[in-house]
Amino acid sequence: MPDHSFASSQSVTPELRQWILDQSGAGIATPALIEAMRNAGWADSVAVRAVEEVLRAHLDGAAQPQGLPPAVPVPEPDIADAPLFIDVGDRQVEVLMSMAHPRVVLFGNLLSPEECQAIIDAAQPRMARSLTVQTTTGGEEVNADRTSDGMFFQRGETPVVQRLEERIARLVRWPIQNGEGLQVLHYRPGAEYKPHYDYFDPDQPGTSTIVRRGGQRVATLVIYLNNPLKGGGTTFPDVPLEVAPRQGNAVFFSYERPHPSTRTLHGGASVIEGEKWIATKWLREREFK
Ligand SMILES: O=C(O)CCC(=O)C(=O)O
Ligand SMILES: [Fe+2]
Repeated sequence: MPDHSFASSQSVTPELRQWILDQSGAGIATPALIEAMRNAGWADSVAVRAVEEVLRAHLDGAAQPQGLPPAVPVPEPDIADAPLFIDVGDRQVEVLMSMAHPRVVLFGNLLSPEECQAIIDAAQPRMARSLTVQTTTGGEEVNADRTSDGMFFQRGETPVVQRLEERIARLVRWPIQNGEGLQVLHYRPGAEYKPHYDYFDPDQPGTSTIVRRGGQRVATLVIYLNNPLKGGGTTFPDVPLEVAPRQGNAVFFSYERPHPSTRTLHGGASVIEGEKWIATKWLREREFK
């Protein structure tokens, strides 16, 4: 392997890049690559970063020929140094769980019980059987996979909605303007939302119309507004993972390309007892006007 003295600093040289790709191509696992670099005098942190960078760039470059859409930047909370709380201006949001792939982060204390109730109260008079975006035409339709009632707020429509949107923008470091209007969903016992992806399927003819407004969806925040008694978790069948729907908590997930390789298939499990109220914030690539 190239000695670290090849480079004046410990940066990724072309020789090192090629060596990593050759070893990886020959089936050498990442820990063994890093161990070999360490033995050749590379600092551990540099070795880990170099291997990650080189393999990721290689995979991204290889993505197109295989038919994968290119990766785009996505929202991401500032949790690299594992903070227990994130200051969102007027509140300390708890970081309760995180997972790399799919990218999922569970937050606590995003909303107070009073704020949750205020959102339910404002939404209640406007609830109707949920429509989903119809990707064949770009219109909307009643969908048997989604047996909840729902409504959309305009961005900033009420003071609590505005405050929530400002918190979310700081929490996941994404412009408030890139967010769709907040959606509120209400599930009665037996209601569910079957597993689906939130991005728009690039192969559907209606998608080009939908993404003209703000680009693709790149992340979702599902916010729990009450406590169901049984059932109603948010499930990620590819992991598999089930997030309990606790009032004031929120589950965040992001998807850097509109593709199942993100493992962001998810759904709302059937409510068994009690009711479930959530607010969903979808984040787009660009300003959603
Ligand atoms: O009900 C849930 O927990 C998930 C909701 C969801 O997937 C969505 O609103 O897109
Ligand atoms: Fe969803």
